[in-house]
Amino acid sequence: MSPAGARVSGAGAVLLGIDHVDKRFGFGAGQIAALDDATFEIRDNEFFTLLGPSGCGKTTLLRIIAGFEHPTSGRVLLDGRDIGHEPPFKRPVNTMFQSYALFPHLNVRQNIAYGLEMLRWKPADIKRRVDEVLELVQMPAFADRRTTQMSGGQQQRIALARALAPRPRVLLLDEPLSALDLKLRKAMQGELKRLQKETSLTFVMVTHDQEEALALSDRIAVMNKGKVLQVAAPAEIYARPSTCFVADFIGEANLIPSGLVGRPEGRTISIRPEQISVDPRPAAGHRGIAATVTGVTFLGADTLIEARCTGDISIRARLRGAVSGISVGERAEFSWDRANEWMLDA
Ligand SMILES: Nc1ncnc2c1ncn2[C@@H]1O[C@H](COP(=O)(O)OP(=O)(O)OP(=O)(O)O)[C@@H](O)[C@H]1O
Repeated sequence: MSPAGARVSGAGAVLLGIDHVDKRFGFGAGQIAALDDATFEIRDNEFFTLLGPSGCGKTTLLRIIAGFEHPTSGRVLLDGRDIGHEPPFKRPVNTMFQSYALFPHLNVRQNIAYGLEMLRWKPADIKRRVDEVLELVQMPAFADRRTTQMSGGQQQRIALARALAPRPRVLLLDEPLSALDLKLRKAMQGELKRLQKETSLTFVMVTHDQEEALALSDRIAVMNKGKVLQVAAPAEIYARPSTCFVADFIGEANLIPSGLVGRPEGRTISIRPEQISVDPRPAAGHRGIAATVTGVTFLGADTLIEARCTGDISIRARLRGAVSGISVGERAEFSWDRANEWMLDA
Protein backbone atom coordinates (compact mmCIF):
# COMPACT_ATOMS: atom_id res chain seq x y z
CA MET A 1 0.00 0.00 0.00
CA SER A 2 1.33 3.46 -0.81
CA PRO A 3 1.64 5.94 2.09
CA ALA A 4 -1.65 7.56 3.13
CA GLY A 5 -2.28 10.70 1.12
CA ALA A 6 -0.16 9.66 -1.87
CA ARG A 7 -1.62 9.30 -5.37
CA VAL A 8 -2.49 5.94 -6.84
CA SER A 9 -2.12 5.72 -10.60
CA GLY A 10 -5.05 4.42 -12.66
CA ALA A 11 -8.00 4.76 -10.26
CA GLY A 12 -9.19 8.10 -8.89
CA ALA A 13 -6.67 10.11 -6.91
CA VAL A 14 -6.50 9.42 -3.19
CA LEU A 15 -9.04 11.60 -1.42
CA LEU A 16 -8.96 10.38 2.18
CA GLY A 17 -5.97 8.92 3.95
CA ILE A 18 -6.48 6.97 7.17
CA ASP A 19 -2.99 6.99 8.58
CA HIS A 20 -2.13 4.71 11.53
CA VAL A 21 -5.34 5.58 13.38
CA ASP A 22 -5.76 4.18 16.89
CA LYS A 23 -8.82 4.82 19.03
CA ARG A 24 -9.10 3.72 22.64
CA PHE A 25 -12.09 4.28 24.89
CA GLY A 26 -11.79 4.26 28.69
CA PHE A 27 -8.78 3.80 30.94
CA GLY A 28 -6.77 1.06 32.65
CA ALA A 29 -8.09 -2.49 32.69
CA GLY A 30 -11.44 -1.43 31.21
CA GLN A 31 -9.86 0.19 28.16
CA ILE A 32 -11.27 -0.82 24.75
CA ALA A 33 -9.17 -0.63 21.58
CA ALA A 34 -11.92 0.30 19.11
CA LEU A 35 -9.36 0.88 16.34
CA ASP A 36 -5.88 -0.58 16.11
CA ASP A 37 -3.48 1.01 13.62
CA ALA A 38 -6.02 1.50 10.80
CA THR A 39 -4.16 2.52 7.64
CA PHE A 40 -5.66 2.70 4.16
CA GLU A 41 -6.79 5.11 1.47
CA ILE A 42 -10.14 6.03 -0.04
CA ARG A 43 -10.12 7.35 -3.61
CA ASP A 44 -12.05 10.11 -5.26
CA ASN A 45 -15.42 8.96 -6.74
CA GLU A 46 -15.36 5.54 -5.19
CA PHE A 47 -18.07 3.66 -3.35
CA PHE A 48 -16.08 2.47 -0.37
CA THR A 49 -17.46 0.21 2.37
CA LEU A 50 -16.34 -0.48 5.92
CA LEU A 51 -17.54 -4.02 6.58
CA GLY A 52 -17.31 -6.12 9.71
CA PRO A 53 -19.24 -7.69 12.58
CA SER A 54 -20.80 -5.71 15.40
CA GLY A 55 -18.22 -3.98 17.58
CA CYS A 56 -15.36 -4.17 15.03
CA GLY A 57 -14.88 -0.38 15.05
CA LYS A 58 -16.47 0.64 11.75
CA THR A 59 -18.83 3.28 13.21
CA THR A 60 -15.96 4.68 15.27
CA LEU A 61 -13.91 5.06 12.09
CA LEU A 62 -16.81 6.75 10.30
CA ARG A 63 -17.24 9.15 13.22
CA ILE A 64 -13.51 9.94 13.14
CA ILE A 65 -13.73 10.79 9.42
CA ALA A 66 -16.77 12.99 10.16
CA GLY A 67 -14.98 14.70 13.05
CA PHE A 68 -17.41 13.57 15.77
CA GLU A 69 -14.60 11.56 17.41
CA HIS A 70 -10.86 12.17 17.54
CA PRO A 71 -8.21 9.47 17.08
CA THR A 72 -6.13 8.60 20.15
CA SER A 73 -3.22 8.67 17.69
CA GLY A 74 -2.79 8.79 13.92
CA ARG A 75 -4.10 11.15 11.28
CA VAL A 76 -6.99 11.64 8.86
CA LEU A 77 -5.85 13.31 5.63
CA LEU A 78 -8.02 14.90 2.97
CA ASP A 79 -6.16 15.65 -0.26
CA GLY A 80 -3.01 14.97 1.75
CA ARG A 81 -3.89 17.63 4.36
CA ASP A 82 -4.35 16.68 8.04
CA ILE A 83 -7.98 17.56 8.93
CA GLY A 84 -7.78 16.13 12.46
CA HIS A 85 -8.30 19.50 14.10
CA GLU A 86 -11.16 20.70 11.89
CA PRO A 87 -14.64 20.55 13.48
CA PRO A 88 -17.27 18.47 11.62
CA PHE A 89 -19.02 21.45 9.98
CA LYS A 90 -15.72 22.69 8.47
CA ARG A 91 -15.03 19.35 6.75
CA PRO A 92 -16.34 18.75 3.20
CA VAL A 93 -17.93 15.62 4.63
CA ASN A 94 -21.59 14.92 5.46
CA THR A 95 -23.24 12.00 7.21
CA MET A 96 -26.50 10.20 6.58
CA PHE A 97 -27.42 8.60 9.88
CA GLN A 98 -29.01 5.19 10.36
CA SER A 99 -32.08 6.74 11.99
CA TYR A 100 -32.31 9.40 9.18
CA ALA A 101 -32.62 12.06 11.97
CA LEU A 102 -35.25 14.05 10.05
CA PHE A 103 -37.09 16.82 11.94
CA PRO A 104 -40.72 15.71 12.43
CA HIS A 105 -42.05 19.27 12.78
CA LEU A 106 -40.61 20.44 9.44
CA ASN A 107 -41.72 19.53 5.93
CA VAL A 108 -39.41 17.97 3.37
CA ARG A 109 -38.23 21.28 1.88
CA GLN A 110 -37.52 22.74 5.33
CA ASN A 111 -35.68 19.59 6.39
CA ILE A 112 -33.35 19.80 3.40
CA ALA A 113 -32.96 23.59 3.64
CA TYR A 114 -32.05 23.50 7.34
CA GLY A 115 -28.38 22.58 6.93
CA LEU A 116 -27.93 25.12 4.12
CA GLU A 117 -29.42 27.88 6.31
CA MET A 118 -26.91 26.94 9.04
CA LEU A 119 -24.17 27.34 6.43
CA ARG A 120 -25.67 30.79 5.62
CA TRP A 121 -26.49 30.05 1.99
CA LYS A 122 -28.60 32.75 0.26
CA PRO A 123 -32.38 31.98 0.16
CA ALA A 124 -32.46 31.83 -3.67
CA ASP A 125 -29.52 29.41 -3.73
CA ILE A 126 -31.17 27.27 -1.06
CA LYS A 127 -34.40 27.04 -3.07
CA ARG A 128 -32.53 26.08 -6.24
CA ARG A 129 -30.44 23.47 -4.46
CA VAL A 130 -33.41 21.91 -2.62
CA ASP A 131 -35.23 21.53 -5.97
CA GLU A 132 -32.10 20.02 -7.50
CA VAL A 133 -31.58 17.38 -4.80
CA LEU A 134 -35.29 16.49 -4.69
CA GLU A 135 -35.02 15.86 -8.43
CA LEU A 136 -31.90 13.77 -7.84
CA VAL A 137 -33.70 11.46 -5.39
CA GLN A 138 -36.85 11.49 -7.58
CA MET A 139 -39.04 13.10 -4.92
CA PRO A 140 -39.96 16.59 -6.26
CA ALA A 141 -43.67 15.99 -5.62
CA PHE A 142 -43.03 15.56 -1.88
CA ALA A 143 -41.54 19.00 -1.12
CA ASP A 144 -44.42 20.16 1.08
CA ARG A 145 -45.12 16.90 2.87
CA ARG A 146 -44.35 16.29 6.54
CA THR A 147 -41.70 13.59 6.86
CA THR A 148 -43.90 11.82 9.43
CA GLN A 149 -46.40 11.13 6.62
CA MET A 150 -43.86 9.19 4.55
CA SER A 151 -42.80 5.54 4.25
CA GLY A 152 -39.38 4.32 5.39
CA GLY A 153 -38.04 4.29 1.82
CA GLN A 154 -39.31 7.82 1.16
CA GLN A 155 -37.79 9.12 4.39
CA GLN A 156 -34.54 7.53 3.37
CA ARG A 157 -34.52 9.37 0.05
CA ILE A 158 -35.17 12.65 1.86
CA ALA A 159 -32.36 11.94 4.33
CA LEU A 160 -30.09 11.31 1.34
CA ALA A 161 -31.21 14.53 -0.36
CA ARG A 162 -30.51 16.47 2.84
CA ALA A 163 -27.05 14.93 3.23
CA LEU A 164 -26.20 15.68 -0.43
CA ALA A 165 -27.54 19.26 -0.39
CA PRO A 166 -24.42 21.11 0.84
CA ARG A 167 -22.36 19.45 -1.91
CA PRO A 168 -19.98 17.50 0.34
CA ARG A 169 -17.06 15.74 -1.30
CA VAL A 170 -17.55 12.71 0.89
CA LEU A 171 -20.90 11.24 1.93
CA LEU A 172 -20.74 8.98 4.98
CA LEU A 173 -23.55 6.44 5.27
CA ASP A 174 -24.01 4.64 8.57
CA GLU A 175 -25.95 1.38 7.93
CA PRO A 176 -28.16 3.35 5.49
CA LEU A 177 -30.48 0.48 4.56
CA SER A 178 -30.81 -1.35 7.88
CA ALA A 179 -34.21 0.13 8.78
CA LEU A 180 -35.83 -1.08 5.53
CA ASP A 181 -37.46 -4.43 4.83
CA LEU A 182 -35.64 -6.84 2.53
CA LYS A 183 -37.44 -5.95 -0.73
CA LEU A 184 -37.10 -2.21 -0.24
CA ARG A 185 -33.49 -2.66 0.82
CA LYS A 186 -32.69 -4.34 -2.50
CA ALA A 187 -34.41 -1.53 -4.43
CA MET A 188 -32.58 1.14 -2.44
CA GLN A 189 -29.24 -0.56 -3.05
CA GLY A 190 -29.67 0.19 -6.76
CA GLU A 191 -30.72 3.72 -5.89
CA LEU A 192 -27.63 4.34 -3.75
CA LYS A 193 -25.36 3.08 -6.51
CA ARG A 194 -27.12 5.29 -9.09
CA LEU A 195 -26.81 8.36 -6.85
CA GLN A 196 -23.13 7.74 -6.28
CA LYS A 197 -22.47 7.44 -10.03
CA GLU A 198 -24.62 10.48 -10.90
CA THR A 199 -23.09 12.75 -8.29
CA SER A 200 -19.50 11.45 -8.74
CA LEU A 201 -19.08 11.79 -4.98
CA THR A 202 -17.09 9.54 -2.72
CA PHE A 203 -19.46 7.40 -0.65
CA VAL A 204 -18.15 5.72 2.49
CA MET A 205 -20.70 3.23 3.83
CA VAL A 206 -20.71 1.23 7.05
CA THR A 207 -22.45 -2.14 7.01
CA HIS A 208 -22.27 -5.56 8.64
CA ASP A 209 -24.13 -7.07 5.64
CA GLN A 210 -21.56 -8.70 3.38
CA GLU A 211 -23.98 -9.16 0.47
CA GLU A 212 -24.79 -5.46 0.51
CA ALA A 213 -21.08 -4.62 0.59
CA LEU A 214 -20.32 -6.95 -2.33
CA ALA A 215 -23.23 -5.59 -4.40
CA LEU A 216 -22.48 -1.89 -3.95
CA SER A 217 -18.81 -1.30 -3.35
CA ASP A 218 -15.92 -0.46 -5.61
CA ARG A 219 -13.68 -1.45 -2.71
CA ILE A 220 -14.25 -2.84 0.76
CA ALA A 221 -12.26 -2.63 4.00
CA VAL A 222 -12.98 -5.79 6.02
CA MET A 223 -12.56 -5.15 9.74
CA ASN A 224 -12.53 -7.31 12.86
CA LYS A 225 -11.74 -6.41 16.48
CA GLY A 226 -10.52 -2.92 15.59
CA LYS A 227 -8.16 -4.10 12.86
CA VAL A 228 -8.45 -3.55 9.11
CA LEU A 229 -7.74 -7.01 7.70
CA GLN A 230 -8.04 -6.42 3.94
CA VAL A 231 -8.80 -3.54 1.59
CA ALA A 232 -9.65 -4.60 -1.97
CA ALA A 233 -12.34 -4.85 -4.66
CA PRO A 234 -15.20 -7.29 -3.87
CA ALA A 235 -14.13 -9.93 -6.42
CA GLU A 236 -10.56 -9.85 -5.12
CA ILE A 237 -11.68 -10.25 -1.49
CA TYR A 238 -13.99 -13.13 -2.49
CA ALA A 239 -11.35 -14.96 -4.53
CA ARG A 240 -8.28 -14.15 -2.46
CA PRO A 241 -9.26 -13.42 1.17
CA SER A 242 -6.29 -12.37 3.31
CA THR A 243 -7.23 -14.38 6.41
CA CYS A 244 -9.53 -17.20 7.52
CA PHE A 245 -11.77 -14.60 9.15
CA VAL A 246 -12.19 -12.71 5.85
CA ALA A 247 -12.80 -15.95 3.92
CA ASP A 248 -15.53 -16.96 6.36
CA PHE A 249 -17.11 -13.52 6.71
CA ILE A 250 -17.38 -12.80 2.97
CA GLY A 251 -19.71 -15.40 1.55
CA GLU A 252 -19.41 -19.00 2.65
CA ALA A 253 -16.05 -20.73 2.80
CA ASN A 254 -14.88 -24.26 3.51
CA LEU A 255 -11.74 -23.97 5.61
CA ILE A 256 -9.87 -27.25 5.38
CA PRO A 257 -6.56 -28.03 7.15
CA SER A 258 -3.93 -28.45 4.41
CA GLY A 259 -2.69 -31.77 5.88
CA LEU A 260 -6.08 -33.41 5.26
CA VAL A 261 -5.67 -33.17 1.49
CA GLY A 262 -2.04 -34.21 1.32
CA ARG A 263 -0.48 -30.74 1.44
CA PRO A 264 2.20 -29.74 3.99
CA GLU A 265 0.61 -29.32 7.45
CA GLY A 266 -0.02 -26.02 9.19
CA ARG A 267 -1.99 -24.05 6.60
CA THR A 268 -5.66 -23.77 5.66
CA ILE A 269 -7.26 -24.25 2.25
CA SER A 270 -10.24 -22.00 1.53
CA ILE A 271 -12.65 -23.29 -1.10
CA ARG A 272 -16.12 -21.89 -1.87
CA PRO A 273 -19.11 -24.30 -1.67
CA GLU A 274 -20.18 -23.51 -5.25
CA GLN A 275 -16.76 -24.64 -6.52
CA ILE A 276 -17.09 -28.10 -5.03
CA SER A 277 -18.53 -31.06 -6.91
CA VAL A 278 -19.69 -34.32 -5.40
CA ASP A 279 -18.43 -37.01 -7.70
CA PRO A 280 -17.07 -40.51 -7.09
CA ARG A 281 -14.34 -39.93 -9.70
CA PRO A 282 -12.77 -36.46 -9.40
CA ALA A 283 -11.47 -35.01 -12.69
CA ALA A 284 -7.74 -34.68 -13.38
CA GLY A 285 -6.28 -31.61 -11.66
CA HIS A 286 -8.92 -31.83 -8.94
CA ARG A 287 -8.32 -32.35 -5.27
CA GLY A 288 -10.71 -34.60 -3.39
CA ILE A 289 -11.70 -35.53 0.10
CA ALA A 290 -14.05 -38.28 1.29
CA ALA A 291 -16.79 -37.30 3.72
CA THR A 292 -20.04 -38.60 5.19
CA VAL A 293 -23.12 -36.67 4.07
CA THR A 294 -24.97 -35.09 7.04
CA GLY A 295 -27.52 -32.99 5.18
CA VAL A 296 -29.09 -32.50 1.74
CA THR A 297 -31.19 -29.32 1.50
CA PHE A 298 -32.98 -28.21 -1.67
CA LEU A 299 -32.89 -24.38 -1.81
CA GLY A 300 -34.58 -23.72 -5.16
CA ALA A 301 -31.76 -22.52 -7.42
CA ASP A 302 -29.34 -24.95 -5.82
CA THR A 303 -28.93 -27.77 -3.32
CA LEU A 304 -26.74 -27.58 -0.25
CA ILE A 305 -24.87 -30.76 0.61
CA GLU A 306 -23.31 -30.85 4.07
CA ALA A 307 -20.84 -33.48 5.14
CA ARG A 308 -18.27 -34.35 7.78
CA CYS A 309 -14.78 -35.65 7.04
CA THR A 310 -11.79 -36.87 9.09
CA GLY A 311 -10.91 -34.71 12.06
CA ASP A 312 -14.54 -33.63 12.51
CA ILE A 313 -14.11 -31.04 9.75
CA SER A 314 -17.36 -30.07 8.05
CA ILE A 315 -17.60 -29.40 4.33
CA ARG A 316 -20.39 -27.77 2.31
CA ALA A 317 -21.05 -28.01 -1.42
CA ARG A 318 -23.64 -26.02 -3.36
CA LEU A 319 -24.76 -27.90 -6.46
CA ARG A 320 -26.92 -26.31 -9.17
CA GLY A 321 -30.61 -27.21 -9.19
CA ALA A 322 -32.13 -30.32 -7.63
CA VAL A 323 -29.81 -33.23 -6.87
CA SER A 324 -30.61 -36.92 -6.81
CA GLY A 325 -28.49 -39.88 -5.75
CA ILE A 326 -26.90 -38.28 -2.68
CA SER A 327 -28.38 -39.25 0.70
CA VAL A 328 -27.64 -38.54 4.33
CA GLY A 329 -25.34 -41.15 5.89
CA GLU A 330 -23.58 -42.05 2.61
CA ARG A 331 -19.84 -41.62 1.97
CA ALA A 332 -19.16 -39.31 -0.97
CA GLU A 333 -16.14 -37.76 -2.65
CA PHE A 334 -16.03 -33.94 -2.50
CA SER A 335 -13.64 -32.48 -5.04
CA TRP A 336 -12.61 -29.17 -6.55
CA ASP A 337 -10.34 -27.73 -9.20
CA ARG A 338 -7.01 -26.88 -7.56
CA ALA A 339 -7.01 -23.59 -9.45
CA ASN A 340 -10.00 -22.46 -7.35
CA GLU A 341 -8.56 -23.17 -3.92
CA TRP A 342 -6.84 -20.48 -1.90
CA MET A 343 -4.14 -21.15 0.67
CA LEU A 344 -4.24 -19.25 3.96
CA ASP A 345 -2.01 -19.21 7.01
CA ALA A 346 -3.68 -21.42 9.61
N1 LIG B 1 -18.22 6.23 23.17
C1 LIG B 1 -17.76 5.02 23.47
N2 LIG B 1 -17.35 4.72 24.71
C2 LIG B 1 -16.86 3.50 25.01
N3 LIG B 1 -16.75 2.50 24.13
C3 LIG B 1 -17.16 2.73 22.88
C4 LIG B 1 -17.69 3.98 22.46
N4 LIG B 1 -18.01 3.91 21.16
C5 LIG B 1 -17.70 2.67 20.76
N5 LIG B 1 -17.18 1.95 21.79
C6 LIG B 1 -16.69 0.57 21.72
O1 LIG B 1 -15.76 0.47 20.68
C7 LIG B 1 -15.92 -0.75 19.97
C8 LIG B 1 -16.22 -0.44 18.50
O2 LIG B 1 -17.51 0.15 18.41
P1 LIG B 1 -18.19 0.61 17.04
O3 LIG B 1 -19.49 1.24 17.36
O4 LIG B 1 -17.22 1.41 16.26
O5 LIG B 1 -18.41 -0.79 16.34
P2 LIG B 1 -19.27 -1.15 15.05
O6 LIG B 1 -18.40 -2.05 14.25
O7 LIG B 1 -19.77 0.05 14.40
O8 LIG B 1 -20.47 -1.98 15.70
P3 LIG B 1 -22.04 -1.96 15.35
O9 LIG B 1 -22.19 -2.62 14.01
O10 LIG B 1 -22.61 -2.78 16.46
O11 LIG B 1 -22.47 -0.54 15.37
C9 LIG B 1 -17.02 -1.51 20.67
O12 LIG B 1 -16.43 -2.40 21.57
C10 LIG B 1 -17.80 -0.43 21.38
O13 LIG B 1 -18.43 -0.94 22.52
